Amino acid sequence: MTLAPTPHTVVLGAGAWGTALAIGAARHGAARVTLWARDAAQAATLAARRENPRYLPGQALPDTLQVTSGDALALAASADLVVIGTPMAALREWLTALRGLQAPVAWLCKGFERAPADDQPGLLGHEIAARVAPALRTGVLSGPSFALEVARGQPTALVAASAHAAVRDALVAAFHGPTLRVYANDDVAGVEVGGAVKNVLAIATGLCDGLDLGLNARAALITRGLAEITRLGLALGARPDTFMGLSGLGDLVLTATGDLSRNRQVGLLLARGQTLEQAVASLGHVAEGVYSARTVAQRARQLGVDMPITEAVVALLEGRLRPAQAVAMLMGRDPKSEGA
Ligand SMILES: NC(=O)c1ccc[n+]([C@@H]2O[C@H](COP(=O)([O-])OP(=O)(O)OC[C@H]3O[C@@H](n4cnc5c(N)ncnc54)[C@H](O)[C@@H]3O)[C@@H](O)[C@H]2O)c1
Ligand SMILES: O=P(O)(O)OC[C@H](O)CO
Repeated sequence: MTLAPTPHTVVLGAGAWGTALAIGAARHGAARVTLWARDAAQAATLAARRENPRYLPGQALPDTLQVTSGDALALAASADLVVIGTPMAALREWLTALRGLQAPVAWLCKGFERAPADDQPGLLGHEIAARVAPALRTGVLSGPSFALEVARGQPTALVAASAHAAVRDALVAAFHGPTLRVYANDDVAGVEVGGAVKNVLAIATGLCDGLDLGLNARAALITRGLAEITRLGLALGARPDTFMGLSGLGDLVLTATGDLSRNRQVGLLLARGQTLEQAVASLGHVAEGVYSARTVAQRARQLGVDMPITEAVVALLEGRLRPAQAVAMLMGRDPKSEGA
């Protein structure tokens, strides 16, 4: 089925991913696309140079892509689809601000919110939306996708997840095209858990590769990591088949093995002896796994879900374990059956 192009798509947030998807939509999806940057000077630079030199240097913005830093809420009110392209930390504030909109609203962030306290869980995007904007028709665009490759027009497949058919359709109509395939899925919890937890596991595989533990070790981490994602997802109401799809296995393989991943880079830098602060500062982009890891472990504990790799990453990030100790901890666990 071919859907008519979305008339006007607004992307809020001009980082790497918001910019890449705005480029993608302007190339072959929505009829009109506006990219909103919160910083007026950044918006002026993008509009004048027709590129985003800080976040996607060298990638040309299509002539039809409009850039602004004007009134975001007025802009969103004029849109047929609003896409929030900020880090997870800003999602709550944007969903709250947009809660009266009629148009579908989707986010690109992959993560859990930071837990406000030990006894208060950090939330996934759809859980935040249910609390702060229950009437809004929302969804999430996820799947294995490095911004640079999407901006270059390299073939990519994404997942548009929502409980609302209208939101799934709007996302497909805005972004699907010759180089971007967008599959629909109504398992929002499954898609969000995959996108959030793979970031934590990519830190683990970055560490593994940085420490030269070998390809066997990396394959073991990816596979047992997928088991962790699946256990947590099922406990949060997801469907098992989602974890074998693009937002599960697909994104885990990409992020855990691809050096364009910022989360994987954090692991590689920690293995080289950098502190977490140094590693995060040297990236210049958000690495959501750093902020989500503790929440993932906390949610898992509350649900009685065993996530030993995630627990090891949290202990490393908090400085409670050295890399060699984390390896010893994971390898020293009691034998168990693979399906348990
Ligand atoms: N970069 C990728 O390849 C990629 C791919 C898929 C998903 N994602 C996800 O998309 C999200 C954004 O990632 P990114 O790579 O674009 O990050 P980034 O670090 O490149 O850019 C983040 C952008 O968000 C803006 N921002 C921060 N707080 C804001 C706020 N309160 N209001 C408006 N704008 C705000 C920043 O100014 C910056 O422009 C993350 O959750 C990430 O996991 C990224
Ligand atoms: O660079 P990362 O680690 O945030 O990963 C980017 C995307 O989520 C990959 O799908």
